[in-house]
Amino acid sequence: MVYVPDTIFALATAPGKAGVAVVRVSGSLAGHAGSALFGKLPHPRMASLRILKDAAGRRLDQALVLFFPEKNSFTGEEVLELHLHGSVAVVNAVLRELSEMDGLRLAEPGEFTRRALENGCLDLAQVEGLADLIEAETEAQRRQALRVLSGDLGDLAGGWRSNLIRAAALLEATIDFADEEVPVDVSPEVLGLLGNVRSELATEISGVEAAERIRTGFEVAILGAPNVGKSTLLNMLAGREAAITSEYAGTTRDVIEVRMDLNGLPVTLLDTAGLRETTDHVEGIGIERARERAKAADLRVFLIEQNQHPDFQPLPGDIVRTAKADVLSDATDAVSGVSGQGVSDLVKEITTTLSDRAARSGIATRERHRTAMGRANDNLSAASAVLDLGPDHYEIAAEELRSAIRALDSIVGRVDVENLLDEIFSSFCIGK
Ligand SMILES: Nc1nc2c(ncn2[C@@H]2O[C@H](COP(=O)(O)OP(=O)(O)OP(=O)(O)O)[C@@H](O)[C@H]2O)c(=O)[nH]1
Ligand SMILES: [Mg+2]
Repeated sequence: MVYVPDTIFALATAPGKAGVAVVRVSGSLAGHAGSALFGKLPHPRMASLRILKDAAGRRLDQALVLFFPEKNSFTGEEVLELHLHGSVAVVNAVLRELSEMDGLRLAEPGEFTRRALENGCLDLAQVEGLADLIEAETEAQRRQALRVLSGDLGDLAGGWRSNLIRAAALLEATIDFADEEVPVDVSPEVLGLLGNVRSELATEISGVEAAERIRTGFEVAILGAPNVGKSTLLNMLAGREAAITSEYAGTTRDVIEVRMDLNGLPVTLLDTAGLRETTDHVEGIGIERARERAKAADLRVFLIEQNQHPDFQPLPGDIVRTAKADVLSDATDAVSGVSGQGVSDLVKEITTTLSDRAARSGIATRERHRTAMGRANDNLSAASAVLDLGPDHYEIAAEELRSAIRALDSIVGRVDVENLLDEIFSSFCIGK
């Protein structure tokens, strides 16, 4: 017997009041469900206005409905979309009606996307791109996620794959005809193919860190002595009173985080406890935290009192500003969280520094991609090394190439990914 998956349904839009709420139904009974709700199905992919009714013939809503036949939908299955009035009561009534139909059930989180993957409508990297696009809050995140969702990573890996398959075929041909006279030495061509793939892999591997930052956000820590004006500056940058400020030195104890969108880049600003020697136990813990978070941050902004020597060492690329620009006679390289002097210049410097780092990102976006590419790269460097030892070693080189291809295949989910699926889909919500 052929296994037929359940037909699933869920609210695809955010819950709550809205102009429109979309309920999606996917599976072999999607068309049936539509007929039961509003009679004859509309033409495929043509919007049609219908009255939805329950089994007893009572009106549920007036809705725009769309029907997508099998193979021509997001999931690859029959899909029905009901564009309802965005009311909690309407959505609940329609979901209740669907749940009472035989063979239909509420979808699990990410189940629509999972079916799209299983039916070959998306590859695994595209699924990750879709998850990132749904999470995207800034322009840089949107652009990056859309690239992955469009299949750019799959295309890149596909290109490497074809080159490696050609290289493996050349070696296999030499191995098969080992006893005969081999007219050409294939190793220069094979080495050329491997060299190209390896240099592209190296570029992509080095870009993952920047891409990860774009996905999860850059951290920028504000540091300096107590009372120098760190929290006041944070509040000015955030545009709200995120941190308590006062004339008492040692006001801030915990690390305070503010999420911001700086020119399309996701940034978490960290306000920290003022750095100084202290005998106060709690303040000491705060200072320790400040140092740890500052060390791990992508960028540090040091605020210093004029004519004072800071007792910290900025790292290359860190930003140093004199505090309280508004009360200084010479306000060069100074900033004030009270008057706003120098703030736009500071934001510009933070943005430029982080944009330069973001620009190093390639198409691969995750640690998972980096690990797979790293494994492939190791296999290719092993293959290149044994090729130099002559045709007796081509068998080993070919095996390394096959391993490299397997590693690259795992990026798009062609192999070895069953155990990954639950982890990847755990970030999805119901209706996606
Ligand atoms: N004139 C002037 N006063 C400032 C400025 N920034 C902060 N202050 C004042 O300096 C005092 C300390 O400000 P905070 O922002 O709390 O300083 P902080 O660096 O966060 O201090 P801690 O949390 O104790 O480390 C407050 O009285 C602020 O009003 C500034 O740019 N100009
Ligand atoms: Mg403070």
